[in-house]
Amino acid sequence: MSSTFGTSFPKEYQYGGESSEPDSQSMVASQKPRILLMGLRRSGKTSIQKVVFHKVSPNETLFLEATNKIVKEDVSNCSFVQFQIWDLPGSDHVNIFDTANFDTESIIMGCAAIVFVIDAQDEYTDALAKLHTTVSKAFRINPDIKFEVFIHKVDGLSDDHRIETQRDIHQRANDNLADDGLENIHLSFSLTSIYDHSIFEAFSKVVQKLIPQLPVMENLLNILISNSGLEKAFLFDVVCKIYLATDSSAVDMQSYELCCDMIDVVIDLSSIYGQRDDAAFDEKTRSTIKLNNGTILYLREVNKYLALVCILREDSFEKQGVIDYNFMCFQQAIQEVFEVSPTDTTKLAISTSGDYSHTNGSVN
Ligand SMILES: Nc1nc2c(ncn2[C@@H]2O[C@H](COP(=O)(O)OP(=O)(O)OP(=O)(O)O)[C@@H](O)[C@H]2O)c(=O)[nH]1
Repeated sequence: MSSTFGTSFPKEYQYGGESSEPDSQSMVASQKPRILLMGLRRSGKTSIQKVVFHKVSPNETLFLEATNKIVKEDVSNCSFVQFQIWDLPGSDHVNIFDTANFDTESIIMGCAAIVFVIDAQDEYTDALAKLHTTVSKAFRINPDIKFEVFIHKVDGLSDDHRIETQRDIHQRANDNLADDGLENIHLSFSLTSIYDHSIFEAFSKVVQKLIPQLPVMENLLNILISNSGLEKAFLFDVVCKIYLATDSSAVDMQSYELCCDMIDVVIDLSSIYGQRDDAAFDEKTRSTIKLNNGTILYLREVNKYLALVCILREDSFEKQGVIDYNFMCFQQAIQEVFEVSPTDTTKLAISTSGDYSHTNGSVN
């Protein structure tokens, strides 16, 4: 990846730009935002990590051994987004709030988000109690942490049961916080399963909250779709199939699944027929898939790790030249976004939306 990405970022939110020096690499690794995966035993934490970040198929997780120590994984080596995931054992023997054995303060201070996994197929009273202690203790140390609750394994529940479970968990978790006077803590809830795309979607939302440039990227995608006749556009991290941004229209699961599947198809085909051995995905990657309902899926590479995947009607694709031109402007704007310091908001706004609206204005 080009080293231009990540040069001007605050250290805790670095992207791309891997260092070749082992020492500085480990230093940077320790400063990367950290996502802690927590929850009771066998709630599905390791499975989630394996499926999302290691392309392990869900069935292969059936016989995973219990995690008995903290497993730290650096996601940045294979992906555009740089962060660490810590998979914490569900057993009570490893408790990061046990200050005699852990440097709790520094673990929690370096943590950007806690993903708390609850097994929805099991009785969850104990899980809610552990969620409550985790959230209240972590919040006291670091009030900036984002708390994400994955109501997991919902593949085994009927639609009605899912809604009821989510409502019940939401209510009880928030009541517990209110009882302790902690109603200002915000918990986000997602229904997830490793057997469909919901886990990728939920993780996308977790990662998006760690990206300070998200509003700018969303705005760029809004401008792109409105000037190119697109219905929906996602900016994907192709390695882990999480989307880093989308336009502001609602995400429907079916569109998201189609776009994820397209990435798989393109990567599989280019690894078989592509000319380069080192990367299935390169700067010339583009693909169009026509569906039999008059919809087109259009994929363009933005850089080695990012792809834009759009959904549009067949008749809008007649203006492919406009779409391609607008894509070029979008690609350039995205590069500029990641070259500009996010603290310098004036410069960020001028250098992205300014250039972009000008170039789009001339071709639509
Ligand atoms: N049905 C279903 N089973 C799942 C899902 N996710 C994980 N599992 C299963 O749940 C079991 C436990 O998963 P693990 O990933 O080992 O759970 P863990 O939370 O890491 O467990 P510890 O290491 O003991 O803390 C495995 O048999 C998984 O196949 C899911 O979305 N649906």
